[in-house]
Amino acid sequence: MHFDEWEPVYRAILADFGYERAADERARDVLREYVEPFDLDRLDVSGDTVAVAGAGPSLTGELDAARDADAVFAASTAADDLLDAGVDVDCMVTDLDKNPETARLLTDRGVPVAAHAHGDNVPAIHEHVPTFETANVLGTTQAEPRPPVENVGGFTDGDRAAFLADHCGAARLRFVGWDFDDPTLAQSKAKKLRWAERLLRWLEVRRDERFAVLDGRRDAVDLPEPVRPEDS
Ligand SMILES: Nc1ncnc2c1ncn2[C@@H]1O[C@H](COP(=O)(O)OP(=O)(O)OP(=O)(O)O)[C@@H](O)[C@H]1O
Ligand SMILES: Nc1nc2c(c(=O)[nH]1)N=C(CO)CN2
Repeated sequence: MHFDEWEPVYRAILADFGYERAADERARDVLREYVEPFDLDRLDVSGDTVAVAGAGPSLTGELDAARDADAVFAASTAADDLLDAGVDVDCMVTDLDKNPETARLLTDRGVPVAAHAHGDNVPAIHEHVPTFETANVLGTTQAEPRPPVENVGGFTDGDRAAFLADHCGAARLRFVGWDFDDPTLAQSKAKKLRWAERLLRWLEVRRDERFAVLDGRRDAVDLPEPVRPEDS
């Protein structure tokens, strides 16, 4: 996805959460100091079924679906559960707030990690990104991209993993470890997950695909307002 398509939805997210765009841009510019250009062809998943792993409690029961996929893009702590179960991770997507040691381990092993900068994680960028093997770090932003920091769409770690897989040519996306109605989530986290759900709905429409994780939910999920058809 190009930033022109993402930007109206990004504006809606900023407005809903009260985030400052300038803060996201400052974070992006901090990350730029630590990362190198990353060749996205390294994540080429053309023709592949990609498992997009979220960090919900269902993940432990869905490991086989991840194992059977051609590639696995894992959000945040989902990477830990997968690695513990012996499932290879092809890319980890993180905003560095939970398990930077896993990101470091993966980059040391040559596995790409998409490290995200936003207005609320600047200290984590300074602390952790310089400790990673930078050749294996893809710097990302939700604001306007500035090389080498990229933006292929998405907001939470999990939906960014899906947008990245889409950008890299995935033929099919399979979602494991996604629990939209997880009652254990704090209100702020639940609100982020509602956005993740809207963004996945947008992605499936764009891709002309049906994500099973949205079955039974579509009637209650609005597309983000800026990309909602006028007659809906
Ligand atoms: N029930 C769930 N609990 C947590 N994450 C879930 C769940 N279902 C799906 N996910 C996806 O897995 C990802 C796990 O990442 P993580 O818990 O670190 O969240 P995050 O995006 O960094 O948000 P936060 O800033 O709230 O930590 C989420 O971003 C979300 O997209
Ligand atoms: N400014 C800002 N941006 C975000 C935040 C956040 O807490 N603040 N959390 C996210 C979830 O991964 C993604 N983006």
